[in-house]
Amino acid sequence: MITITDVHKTFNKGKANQVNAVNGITLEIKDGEFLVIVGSNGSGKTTLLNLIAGSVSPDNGTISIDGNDVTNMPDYKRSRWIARVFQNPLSGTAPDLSILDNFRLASIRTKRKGLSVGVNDAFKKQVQEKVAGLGMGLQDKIDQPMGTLSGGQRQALTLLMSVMDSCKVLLLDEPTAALDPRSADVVMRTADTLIREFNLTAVFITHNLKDAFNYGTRIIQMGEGLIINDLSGTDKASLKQNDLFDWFA
Ligand SMILES: Nc1ncnc2c1ncn2[C@@H]1O[C@H](COP(=O)(O)OP(=O)(O)OP(=O)(O)O)[C@@H](O)[C@H]1O
Repeated sequence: MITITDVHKTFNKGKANQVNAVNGITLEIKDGEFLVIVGSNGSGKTTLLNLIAGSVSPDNGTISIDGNDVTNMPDYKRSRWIARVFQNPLSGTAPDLSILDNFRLASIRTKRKGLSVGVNDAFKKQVQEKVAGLGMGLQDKIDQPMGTLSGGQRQALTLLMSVMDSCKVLLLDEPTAALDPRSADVVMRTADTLIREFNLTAVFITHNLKDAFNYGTRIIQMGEGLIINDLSGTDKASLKQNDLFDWFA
């Protein structure tokens, strides 16, 4: 469970360009919840994600993960719980290394779920099996440099690498924004499957209202650094796509 209590974040405090990006947010994200965040530009979505990840520290308030107070814990220490996928498919993988070597690198970084660290044929076979599960035919290309793959293929592999470690929380910051509709669809379906398979707690920022409607167990809308709508369970399930458009009217 992620517990955020009365968190504030102001940038450029006391200067002419002061911005109150997060304005006193209290939010509990339950284990296994798939939270979608929508909101207009500058409403504080990425700042909230950065506060959870630890790449930004709050001015006030507290943040805890699984009962551990992480408010002042740097991001690299939180990475034992948290994996993150960014908008840019080039983030998160090494372009000159093969798919297999990228998995090796990731497996050294953390202890993998379902994969033993290795340089042998058994490791290669395990990676091929996992990659085959994506249904993109990439299992035959695992010796190919990552940089030769399409953005969608890289994002799907980045997702797979992120969730195979010991993380419990997956942060997705517009992971499909740079992809064509078909690749975006594959990446979102992959994310959804992996979140269920590994029972992850996921936070997904998107401007795509179709994805916000189709995915997740809970949806919040942010406005001016606050949560202005919050629907979960049957309320989220009975939400119509047009209702979501109305949130932005
Ligand atoms: N490091 C920073 N320094 C100064 N201002 C910042 C910083 N990060 C964010 N901001 C400002 O805080 C406000 C919230 O930004 P944030 O990126 O969280 O919004 P967002 O909802 O994710 O927007 P978008 O949908 O455009 O990505 C914006 O006005 C932004 O300019």
